[in-house]
Amino acid sequence: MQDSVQNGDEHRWIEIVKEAFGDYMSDWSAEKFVERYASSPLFKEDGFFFIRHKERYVATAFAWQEKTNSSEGRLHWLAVLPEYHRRGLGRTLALHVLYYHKDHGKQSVCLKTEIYRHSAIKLYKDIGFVCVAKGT
Ligand SMILES: CC(=O)SCCNC(=O)CCNC(=O)[C@H](O)C(C)(C)COP(=O)(O)OP(=O)(O)OC[C@H]1O[C@@H](n2cnc3c(N)ncnc32)[C@H](O)[C@@H]1OP(=O)(O)O
Repeated sequence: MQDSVQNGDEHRWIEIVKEAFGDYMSDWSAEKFVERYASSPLFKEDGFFFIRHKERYVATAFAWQEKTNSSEGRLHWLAVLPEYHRRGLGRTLALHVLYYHKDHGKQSVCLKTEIYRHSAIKLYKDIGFVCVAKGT
């Protein structure tokens, strides 16, 4: 597992999420990722995770927070390449982000997802997340 932003990580990220999320990511690019996240002071390089299999980057997630020094962390953009599903990579990354937040003093961790993401919701409930609201 690699846990720091290095040259080209934005391209590795976009390749994984575009394949994992499909059409949902059609208006995303590596540049948008940098603009929206990686260039923000809220983005923590050591909370940006990939799983690599041999030379291939196959899964990613990162720890986020909505505002500086928030007591609540966020699990953001968990994605695993389809051919690597059901091998425990998603669970491993999700837990890694939870421990990251714990180690950095967060009192709680939230995430947002869409109601139709049944696999993700099952995973999140399995590791202790509770559904608190439904929205758009
Ligand atoms: C905050 C956010 O990022 S929300 C968006 C989450 N990401 C996505 O929806 C992108 C597309 N999907 C994916 O990338 C993957 O399917 C993920 C990330 C949701 C799951 O990744 P995987 O590596 O396949 O999950 P992993 O193998 O760790 O499975 C963990 C548990 O999740 C649940 N799960 C995962 N996939 C499925 C599935 N297809 N059907 C039912 N349950 C599933 C199971 O409870 C599973 O445990 P089990 O294998 O012991 O039954």
